[in-house]
Amino acid sequence: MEHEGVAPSPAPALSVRALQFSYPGQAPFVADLSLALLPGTRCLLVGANGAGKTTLLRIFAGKHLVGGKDVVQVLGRSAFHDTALTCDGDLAYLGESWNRPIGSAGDVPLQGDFTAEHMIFGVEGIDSDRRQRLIDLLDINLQWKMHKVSDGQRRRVQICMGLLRPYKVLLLDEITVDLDVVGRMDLLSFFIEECTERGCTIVYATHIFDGLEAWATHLAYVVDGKLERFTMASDLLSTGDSVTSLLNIIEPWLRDERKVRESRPKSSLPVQASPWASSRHMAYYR
Ligand SMILES: Nc1ncnc2c1ncn2[C@@H]1O[C@H](COP(=O)(O)OP(=O)(O)OP(=O)(O)O)[C@@H](O)[C@H]1O
Repeated sequence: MEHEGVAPSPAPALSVRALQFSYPGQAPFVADLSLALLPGTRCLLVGANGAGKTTLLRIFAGKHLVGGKDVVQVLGRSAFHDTALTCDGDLAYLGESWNRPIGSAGDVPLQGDFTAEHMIFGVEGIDSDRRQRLIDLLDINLQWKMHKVSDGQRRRVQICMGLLRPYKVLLLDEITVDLDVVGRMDLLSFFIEECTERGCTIVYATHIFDGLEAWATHLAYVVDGKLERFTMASDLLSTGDSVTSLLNIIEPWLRDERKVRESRPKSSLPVQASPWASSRHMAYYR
């Protein structure tokens, strides 16, 4: 029942309910993970190597079938089943691969003998002001030949193409690693603008915490597929009058985690599940 004068809370842009996930033939990796991000959130996803950041981002991007339609929802729609989410550009995922997704035709490699112009202008139905803004922001020379550019230059083109459509939910898997400092900081500022002006929601997995103190609204820390902490960044970063750095906060977590891992008897390390493991945890890929 709605009460007069009380504004209803906005629906989450990303909602995850009791998520379970296993890679085929392996023991359950993610068990009972729940999370809700409201529009405008910029959530940093942090954790040690192998903690599950990429796995979670790929699940949020609808690349794995996990349980029912309500387990992972983006903008109230099933991330896996509602393929229009990605095709229309509402949901964007930018990860490691040097490919340009072109809907049902699959992926086009970003390393062929094409110019940056060919790649960027090959994406149809794009607002020309937004396209030019991104080309300027990412300092892209349209004459770059994709098979002759540096990793950072190729990455700029990849990011540009991934951001051409005005997404509502953006999933970023450590995409700034090859960018120079100016390129990275300008891109991070652009993301803040996208969230404040268009109400976008961003989840960003990274190991580079420099300059992110004022960027993140939330922090999600994963350990072995488990959401160990989920908190507002401001609660972590300001202790009284002083503001501490993200590195100062996260490094001790990771060191403690490593100590716990090292102190475990070897027999308690995760084991391979039998190939007949419960079908409840089985994954389907796209
Ligand atoms: N395709 C796969 N098949 C089986 N296991 C996988 C697969 N991909 C990842 N894993 C395992 O899942 C776990 C989580 O991997 P994931 O790539 O999600 O971690 P991550 O937190 O992104 O790590 P990093 O910080 O190193 O990128 C790891 O133990 C990894 O070995």
